[in-house]
Amino acid sequence: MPVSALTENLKNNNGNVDQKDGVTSPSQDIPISGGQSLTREVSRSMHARESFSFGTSPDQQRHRPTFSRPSHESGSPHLTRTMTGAAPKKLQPFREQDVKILLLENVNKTGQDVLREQGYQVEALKSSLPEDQLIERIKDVHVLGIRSKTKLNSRVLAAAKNLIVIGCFCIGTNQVDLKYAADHGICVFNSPFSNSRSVAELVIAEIITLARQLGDRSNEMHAGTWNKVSSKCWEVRGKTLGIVGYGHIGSQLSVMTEAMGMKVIYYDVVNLMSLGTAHQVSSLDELLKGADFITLHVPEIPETKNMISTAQFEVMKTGSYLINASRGSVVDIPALIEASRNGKIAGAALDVYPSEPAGNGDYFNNELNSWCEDLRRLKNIILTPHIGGSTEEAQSAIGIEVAESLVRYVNEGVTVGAVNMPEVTLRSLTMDQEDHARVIFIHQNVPGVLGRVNKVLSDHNVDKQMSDSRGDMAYMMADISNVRQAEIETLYKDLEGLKERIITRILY
Ligand SMILES: NC(=O)C1=CN([C@@H]2O[C@H](COP(=O)(O)OP(=O)(O)OC[C@H]3O[C@@H](n4cnc5c(N)ncnc54)[C@H](O)[C@@H]3O)[C@@H](O)[C@H]2O)C=CC1
Ligand SMILES: O=C(O)CCC(=O)C(=O)O
Repeated sequence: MPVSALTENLKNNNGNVDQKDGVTSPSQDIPISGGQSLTREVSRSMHARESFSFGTSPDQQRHRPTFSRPSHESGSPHLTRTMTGAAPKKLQPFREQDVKILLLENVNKTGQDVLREQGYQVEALKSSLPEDQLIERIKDVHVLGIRSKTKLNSRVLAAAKNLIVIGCFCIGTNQVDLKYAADHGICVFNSPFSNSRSVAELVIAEIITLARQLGDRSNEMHAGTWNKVSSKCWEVRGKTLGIVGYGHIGSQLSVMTEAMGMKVIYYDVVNLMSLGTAHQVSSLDELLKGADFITLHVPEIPETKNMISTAQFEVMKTGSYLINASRGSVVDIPALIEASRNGKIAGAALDVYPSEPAGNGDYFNNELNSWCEDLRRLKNIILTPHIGGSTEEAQSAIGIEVAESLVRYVNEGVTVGAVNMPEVTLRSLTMDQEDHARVIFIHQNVPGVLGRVNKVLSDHNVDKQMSDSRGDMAYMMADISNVRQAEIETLYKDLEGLKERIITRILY
């Protein structure tokens, strides 16, 4: 049962309320005196339990609470102004040069800059890495940045002993074992809509390109052949577009294609408000029967695996077109090859594939997928190398957005925007709060933990505290005051001693 507790304790009101356990424990202020220098540490339990489910509803993302951020040029991505007007204090969990970051798959320079400005050690590679190399490279990194290709399964994540956070510099997070990450206290962020417009614009281009057979005509001209034809070439005006998945991308397309004179029908598992004159249909089959162009914009989840296969091609109108810029697993490609060969579909555009090469210059051949060469030989087939989100605008925005989420998490422990953890935040500590510390305790979601945590904290004033849970794990953040430096080490060790702990972090 999810539990959420937010406690604001003023100095004269020292009760620490633990809503989950119904425990109230006292706390008291302790005078400040000089102490030994602090170590900034993170540790994790390898014994986290595993039984977690993640919602796949896009609404979770679409209506995710947002917050305003100062521009990244300010170099200080704090969430809010402080209530006292005092400047926010920059907390850091490690000595800056100790935070090691590995970025794969050519993460945009904007993101690299945000991270380097923090003084972190950033290594950026242009491509993804094969599993064994990845395991070797991530052993000591604290932060990992990837895009859609790097597969972070439990074997890979188990090797990353220092990892506290992953940034997916893209929309999709299907490449990460989110449950394993959450159970081991590794927070995952993505960018839920910064490349949506770019994908929608690519699909617009593909609709017209397919309708006019532009790919084939262009290839013929490149091969030196003039072939002026109008047979089976169409205007898109008046044709019906069927959108499967009416989320960020699908709904953008709805508006854009209506402006080109197309009729729009869509199918989604969620009941959604139609934009313009679009019409939601009640089944995938109804959409397939009614559409001239079908475009797929669903996430990769078990329910969408091979959602377009032989049976669905049979239902589609003869001479219709299929576009897939979602995930390669959504279309059964051998069935598509057959539907193209037997004339059921008049063309297709694919941007994504079940297996994709690691980097530029790699081959797209039968070693990668057994059917690649058959696919390449089809008529009126547009094949693009997963470029839906590959525009300057999208990559630059994603770089900043995800990098700022990573900085906030590393420096302040804020999980707002995380895809696999409860969203927890506290207002920033301020420069006038000298002897304060922020305690983060990621733990198994079982009864009694908050009572024990607050007992450990009870010699200090808990100024503010928030705890929330998701599945089997929970995240507690507390700002405590009147903390002597020497006491932080003891606090840290005491929290580490609690058997339910997954990760303890103390920021100051
Ligand atoms: N080609 C590329 O470069 C890119 C590909 N993508 C892919 O596109 C997908 C969609 O992106 P967004 O529109 O931003 O996602 P979104 O989360 O905003 O929308 C997805 C929609 O699919 C619906 N849906 C889920 N399961 C369904 C099912 N079984 N049948 C029908 N509808 C279902 C959801 O209810 C939701 O409305 C992403 O998950 C990602 O995999 C995203 C960005 C770039
Ligand atoms: O551009 C990329 O690397 C991946 C785009 C994508 O598929 C996504 O954002 O989910």
